[in-house]
Amino acid sequence: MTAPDLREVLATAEVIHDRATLEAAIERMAGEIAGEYANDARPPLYITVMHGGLPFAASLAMELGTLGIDLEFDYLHATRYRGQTSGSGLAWLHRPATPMQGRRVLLADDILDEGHTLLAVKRWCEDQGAADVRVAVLAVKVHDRCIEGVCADYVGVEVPDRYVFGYGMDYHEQGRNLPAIYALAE
Ligand SMILES: O=P(O)(O)OC[C@H]1O[C@H](OP(=O)(O)OP(=O)(O)O)[C@H](O)[C@@H]1O
Ligand SMILES: Nc1nc2[nH]cnc2c(=O)[nH]1
Repeated sequence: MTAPDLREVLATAEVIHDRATLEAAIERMAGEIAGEYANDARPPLYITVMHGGLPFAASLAMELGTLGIDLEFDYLHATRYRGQTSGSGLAWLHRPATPMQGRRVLLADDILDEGHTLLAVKRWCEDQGAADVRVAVLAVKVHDRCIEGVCADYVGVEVPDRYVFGYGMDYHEQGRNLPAIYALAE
């Protein structure tokens, strides 16, 4: 299937959060997170959830670095949308290689929507023996379909119950490097 033309989609899409708002939210999150890890003897294992988490994780990492918090990087790729606008079964494309036994893990992802991805990823980290697993997400989608017991420890912004893209999030694998969050026209 040919992907819809991103320029045409953008012409009718709505900006939900602009770049300045997102950067301010990430700076605020870094302040919250820094307090949690400031006295640890070892840096947290900082896991980017690819692909969508990449821009957010990079920005947040730089803000944490500015506050003097060191991070050990790794990444994972688990996807359940696969370029579509509704989710299905979770597919693991890459698991982190760094041993987690006894480590504090901080997961960075772009969006918490129905929660299936973060639940599975968090459980997997716990099964690997992580001492503590925390979750930072740039955006939380506001609706009542999130599975019970899943929540993020650190949240940047809320987004409405619409398909959103930009700042890491794709629309048919396009638009991930847009510096704002957009929602498809209703
Ligand atoms: O809360 P959920 O309903 O599970 O959705 C959230 C997940 O969906 C997106 O990933 P996606 O499957 O699109 O993979 P991608 O990051 O590679 O685009 C996003 O990056 C989250 O990881
Ligand atoms: N791009 C994108 N990915 C998602 N994954 C879960 N919800 C969303 C969404 O609204 N947009």
